Amino acid sequence: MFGKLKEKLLETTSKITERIYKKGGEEEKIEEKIKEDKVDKIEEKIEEVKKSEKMDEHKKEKKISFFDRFGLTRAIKKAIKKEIVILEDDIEDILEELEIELLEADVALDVVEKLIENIKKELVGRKITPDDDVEEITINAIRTAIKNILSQKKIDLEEIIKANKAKGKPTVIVFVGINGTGKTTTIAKLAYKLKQKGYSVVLAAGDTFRAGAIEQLEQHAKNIGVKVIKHKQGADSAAVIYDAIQHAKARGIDVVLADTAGRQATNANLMEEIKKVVRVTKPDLVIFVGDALTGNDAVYQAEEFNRAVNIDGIILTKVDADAKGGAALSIGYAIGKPILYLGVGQRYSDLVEFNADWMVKKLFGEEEFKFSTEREF
Ligand SMILES: Nc1nc2c(ncn2[C@@H]2O[C@H](COP(=O)(O)OP(=O)(O)OP(=O)(O)O)[C@@H](O)[C@H]2O)c(=O)[nH]1
Repeated sequence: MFGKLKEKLLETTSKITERIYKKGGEEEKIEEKIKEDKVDKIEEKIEEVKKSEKMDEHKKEKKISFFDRFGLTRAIKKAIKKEIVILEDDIEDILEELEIELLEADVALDVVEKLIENIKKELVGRKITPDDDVEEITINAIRTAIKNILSQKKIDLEEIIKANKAKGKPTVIVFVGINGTGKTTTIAKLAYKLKQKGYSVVLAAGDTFRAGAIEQLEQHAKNIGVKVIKHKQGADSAAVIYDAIQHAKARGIDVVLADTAGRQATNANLMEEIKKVVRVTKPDLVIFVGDALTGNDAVYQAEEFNRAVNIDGIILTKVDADAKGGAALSIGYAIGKPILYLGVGQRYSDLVEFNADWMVKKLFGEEEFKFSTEREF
């Protein structure tokens, strides 16, 4: 996941670290630490020795220093000899390289520029002393820069559902996006997740355009055990979704998940139709479904759909197959809306909640993500 992005960010971290060592004069220091699991035992023994009357002070000191040595780890840590201040010139060439590599990893240009600006803000003018851990400083600077890009105002879907439930209203979510991004599949995955959390769900077969879309949604609904409200192919999409909402109200169903036909953001008529669907159905959320494999195209489409119907949130699909990672880093920042979930495979359970910390941990290799190649649909 995010392979190329991860590789380039970690490369940049080590290049900047090496540059700082070079500027500050590199030396090796022995760093002694008490092993975590030995701290309590040593402290107990030291207390015993301090309390014992029989032993003279000199022997007590020797005994205590023995215990100190007992649990020590010695690590050879690199450090700089003299205090330095990082200047823009020190890292300019490294950041220029990173800029090109991020663009190659499908990161949108304005996101690349913002990220470089963030890294400079974190590092340029930063004083580093011989006691500092240079690598830690560099990694934290880049992590903070990334996290800033990923932090959009979060949507708490369950909070919205519970608030509507309290008012006896269903929560209506309309899914939009271009053809083949995974809207229908993602609706099924979200229905599966919400059902697992104990919510009742009904699907609206609002993709009345593509041949087979209604049947595809019906098959998913059958697999998951939820109902679908449908009309004939070619029927008015807004009418189908409207009927699904009435059905949910009549039966006290918690959530309506509405599919719509995939459409090119450049097709003015189809964009007018989706505007009408949103105007008529007044959904609580309009969710853009983008395909991570399409990189910058997904960002462009999200911008166009956002202009047309004001997207509330994003679900990015096929992240399991995305070797680059640029779309996941760019899409939320590009339209200022949060990514709610990532599609990470072809099982109903392959929909993971997204947040900035989650992605930063993946990018810096602190957590590996296990994909499944199983298929349920
Ligand atoms: N590997 C992988 N495949 C996915 C994921 N999400 C969807 N797909 C696949 O992408 C293909 C298209 O998914 P659909 O849900 O049919 O796409 P759609 O957006 O409904 O297509 P239209 O109805 O034409 O708009 C299917 O083969 C899905 O199995 C994902 O997270 N990972």
